[in-house]
Amino acid sequence: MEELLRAWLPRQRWFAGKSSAVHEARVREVRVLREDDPMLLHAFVEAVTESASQAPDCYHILLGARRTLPRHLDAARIGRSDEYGEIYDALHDPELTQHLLTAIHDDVERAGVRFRREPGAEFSPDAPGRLLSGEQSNTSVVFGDETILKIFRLLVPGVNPDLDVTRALTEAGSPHVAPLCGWMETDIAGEPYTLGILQRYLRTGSDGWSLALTSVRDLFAEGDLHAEEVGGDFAAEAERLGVATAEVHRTLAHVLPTATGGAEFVEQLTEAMRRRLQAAADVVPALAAHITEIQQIYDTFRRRTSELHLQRIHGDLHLGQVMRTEYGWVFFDFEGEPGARIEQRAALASPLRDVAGMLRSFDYAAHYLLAGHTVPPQLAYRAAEWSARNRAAFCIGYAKVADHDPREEDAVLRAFEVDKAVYETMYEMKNRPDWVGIPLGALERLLAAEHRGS
Ligand SMILES: Nc1ncnc2c1ncn2[C@@H]1O[C@H](COP(=O)(O)OP(=O)(O)O)[C@@H](O)[C@H]1O
Ligand SMILES: O=P(O)(O)O[C@H]1O[C@H](CO)[C@@H](O[C@H]2O[C@H](CO)[C@@H](O)[C@H](O)[C@H]2O)[C@H](O)[C@H]1O
Repeated sequence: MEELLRAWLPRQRWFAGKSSAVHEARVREVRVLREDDPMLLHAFVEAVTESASQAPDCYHILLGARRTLPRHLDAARIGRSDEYGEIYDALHDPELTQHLLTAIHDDVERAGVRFRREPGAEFSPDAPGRLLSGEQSNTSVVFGDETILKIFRLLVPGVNPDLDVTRALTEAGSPHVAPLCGWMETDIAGEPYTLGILQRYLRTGSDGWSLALTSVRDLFAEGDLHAEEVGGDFAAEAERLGVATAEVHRTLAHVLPTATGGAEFVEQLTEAMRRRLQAAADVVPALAAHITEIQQIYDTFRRRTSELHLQRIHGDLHLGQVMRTEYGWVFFDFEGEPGARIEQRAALASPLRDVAGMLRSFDYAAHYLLAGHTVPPQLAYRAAEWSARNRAAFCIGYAKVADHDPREEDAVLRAFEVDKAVYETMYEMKNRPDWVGIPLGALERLLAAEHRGS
């Protein structure tokens, strides 16, 4: 089975090691969640890549096993194992995903995996499941347009903040979260792991990334019009998103702990950003040319910042994490940056980190359609205009709820945006190497803006 998984893992969208070859897939444990044919297995697999200095990443894989594979599961096939027969990705098999939903509904424990239902959550245990396809770091299955189960792939020990924060917002009655319905968890070598979460499915929502791209496309199609003149202008939505972001921050500050980070915190944060830059430069050689300038931005942040308000935040906020429904903007995926340790992701942080993430995302959307092409100056200008307009609208919306406009804290915001773009270069290199030019281009623009003093 290990040989089969070694070949299969790197082909998965959620596999975070695409920039290095997988030497070995070590199955740390397999548990049988269902014994009949089709079998359902829970596997915890370590991927040993060529960078031997790093601890191997651990992945959570739900495997189906059958004596023979029906045609409709061909695309999910992993291969033939001596021990289990035909093995395949169980999340493609409605018969097996149904089993997971029923287990959560019935609040049972199987082979050490605890399936839990959120108190009071009502949903149908036998709604049919369908796999979502998309640019995801995890894998989601939608059940009858009623609930959505996200299976976490890259596992780190600890309670996943997506569960904690979604629960806190659900219990606070926030309109900006899809209510929590249940979760799956286990213990491995004495450490707790969150394996998946079940939430209400927002059937009528559209995700922010697609909406933003539609608006950018619209602008590009109208070469002579300005962003505010085209029908697909996004600024009113960007402003509402700013309002909603500030409301989520306000609720989180109300129901979960807050703190103030002083000089020592600022110093540690600067150090952490420097370390991240170094780690990224090891993976993304093109960063080397910018290291000195980036460090100067971090130094300015350290010198100018005496303290920061700290609280629980989203941790990896971008347009792909928000959805526009008829009732307003809803946020999901509170798990922070995938791959980071749980303590880091659940740590109190400045809400300006989320603001920076969203500002980066407007810039990502503006430049995504142009990536990899020779760009005529007219389109480059339009992209910059769309980005600036929506970034400003977002901050205006945020300021309506918070007692300050995030742009007033320019040294903090600049440093957080640069740090996010550095993270993105590393994320793209590992996950979507063809996209790495997008955050690299953004860094060049951010550094050029710093030179111009804007
Ligand atoms: N509650 C929900 N209702 C409807 N769609 C959802 C819901 N939660 C997530 N999605 C969709 O699934 C996609 C991936 O969700 P996300 O939580 O960001 O997963 P990942 O961690 O894998 O990136 C989102 O972009 C959104 O389109
Ligand atoms: O999987 P997650 O949604 O938790 O986040 C990771 O993947 C994101 C991509 O899906 C990545 O976001 C980057 O690309 C987005 C467009 O696909 C863009 O909107 C974001 O601004 C950009 O950061 C995210 O960084 C990563 O953690």
